[in-house]
Amino acid sequence: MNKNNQTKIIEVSHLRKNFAGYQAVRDISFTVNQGEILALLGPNGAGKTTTINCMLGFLKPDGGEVHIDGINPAKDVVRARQQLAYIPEQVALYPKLSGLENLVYMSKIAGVDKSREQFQQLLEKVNLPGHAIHKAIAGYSKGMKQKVGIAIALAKNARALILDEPTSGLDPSASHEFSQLIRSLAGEGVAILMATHDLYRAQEDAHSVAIMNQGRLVHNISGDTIQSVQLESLYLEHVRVASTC
Ligand SMILES: Nc1ncnc2c1ncn2[C@@H]1O[C@H](COP(=O)(O)OP(=O)(O)OP(=O)(O)O)[C@@H](O)[C@H]1O
Repeated sequence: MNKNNQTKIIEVSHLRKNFAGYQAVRDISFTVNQGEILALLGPNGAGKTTTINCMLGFLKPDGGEVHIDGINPAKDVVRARQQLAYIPEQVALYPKLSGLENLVYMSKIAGVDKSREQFQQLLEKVNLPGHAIHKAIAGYSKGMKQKVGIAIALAKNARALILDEPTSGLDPSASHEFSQLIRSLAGEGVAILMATHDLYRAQEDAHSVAIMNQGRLVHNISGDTIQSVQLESLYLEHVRVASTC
């Protein structure tokens, strides 16, 4: 999967971020190619969200660089954000608007011009139940809100999709459905980074897995190796070893 000739969409190079002298991210580098899924693992406080916030341009790195499809969000946040879609753990949508109205509104803000029918087709594509399309988001489950989030990414034609804890709180069938959706997005060429504690989903879905601990990237695996390793043992080994250093 991880071929050298694939286009790099997400590039994180020697990234560093400090908070009041505390090194939350310490010189990490990784890439996510077109059509690949990278699972970013690590215990609470490892630095995953800080890394994502640098990718989204919410935080300015203290060292190193991030590029999203060649654009550095620290230098041109507007253009960088045009290339990516972000789905946080709790998808932020307008609770009183329907799924369709949210999709139309969010897409218009992002400058996407489509007909109402095309937006509706996107919600069908992500398998949002037909009865929910015109219902207020307030009555949606987490999985349904995520589907709207993924439809927003699709409408935007995002080159990169960043997900923070996408499967936490999802039941097994919603998690499975989510997995199918992101695999199909990757199949369409989107580069996907998901920060997760879900080792099962990481092992099932990711083309590469990066383990962070205490701001450092302590292990990286890709390709067929992911399926053959005991990911939980590997994770615990690296997190324990790094914690005692
Ligand atoms: N705005 C901030 N100000 C000060 N410290 C921060 C700030 N944001 C994060 N940190 C610290 O940086 C470290 C990394 O936090 P981060 O949220 O990136 O971890 P994480 O891997 O995403 O954890 P989790 O899995 O719990 O979401 C933590 O020690 C955290 O307390």
